[in-house]
Amino acid sequence: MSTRRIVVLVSGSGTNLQALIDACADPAYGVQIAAVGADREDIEGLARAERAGIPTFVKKVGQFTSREHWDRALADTVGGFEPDLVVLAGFMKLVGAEFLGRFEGRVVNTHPALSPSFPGTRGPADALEYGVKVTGATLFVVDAGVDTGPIVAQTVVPVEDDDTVETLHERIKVAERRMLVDAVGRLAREGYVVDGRRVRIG
Ligand SMILES: Nc1nc2c(c(=O)[nH]1)N[C@@H](CN(C=O)c1ccc(C(=O)N[C@@H](CCC(=O)O)C(=O)O)cc1)CN2
Ligand SMILES: NCC(=O)N[C@@H]1O[C@H](COP(=O)([O-])[O-])[C@@H](O)[C@H]1O
Repeated sequence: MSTRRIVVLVSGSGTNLQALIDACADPAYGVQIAAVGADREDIEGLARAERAGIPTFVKKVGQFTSREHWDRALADTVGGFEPDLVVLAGFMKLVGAEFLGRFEGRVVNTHPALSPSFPGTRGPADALEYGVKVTGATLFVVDAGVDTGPIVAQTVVPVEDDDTVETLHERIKVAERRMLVDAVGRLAREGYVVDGRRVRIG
């Protein structure tokens, strides 16, 4: 089977990206990271890609005259790497109609909460403030909503009484990285179909 190409988009430390970089070192994983993109400069996620010899690019919203122009430029740059799958791994920008039109059904995002709970940018904090006893991470196929796309995989972790946002998020990320590596590998190797709110792999 041919190696599937992915583009990974990040906005921060890139530990999920690093897990994918490490997994891709095994040819049996069947995935190649064609490029890593970001919405901001000088982040560890880009440094991780550079250390691994992976092409990188940055598209900052403020560089463009409108959000739509940014979205189109991002889609054009990502498309130039001819990905089979686009993985948003801590990418903190909502992609728009142009991007989704170009890659709809082929964009997945990992979120540090159990969807549909706690969408947005504060998943671990919202879970802690709500007082849930379990939380986790969700990998979903990205749609035009905010964290509303059909779910590919989820993983559950306990919330401890003495948790801070940081300790909880770190616990989530340990499980999240395993979920992401497993699910992205299966999506890439086995293929998948999105049928309404169901994602069927293989
Ligand atoms: N069309 C979509 N794009 C993205 C989604 C999605 O569900 N649909 N998920 C995000 C990742 N994410 C949560 O998992 C998320 C990231 C960022 C935001 C957000 O409100 N971003 C603001 C700016 C925030 C900032 O720059 O700090 C924005 O884009 O204007 C919500 C959810 C990835 N893309
Ligand atoms: N709503 C988007 C969001 O909160 N994404 C989260 O950002 C973290 C990035 O960590 P990383 O940069 O170490 O991979 C991850 O936990 C990811 O789920």
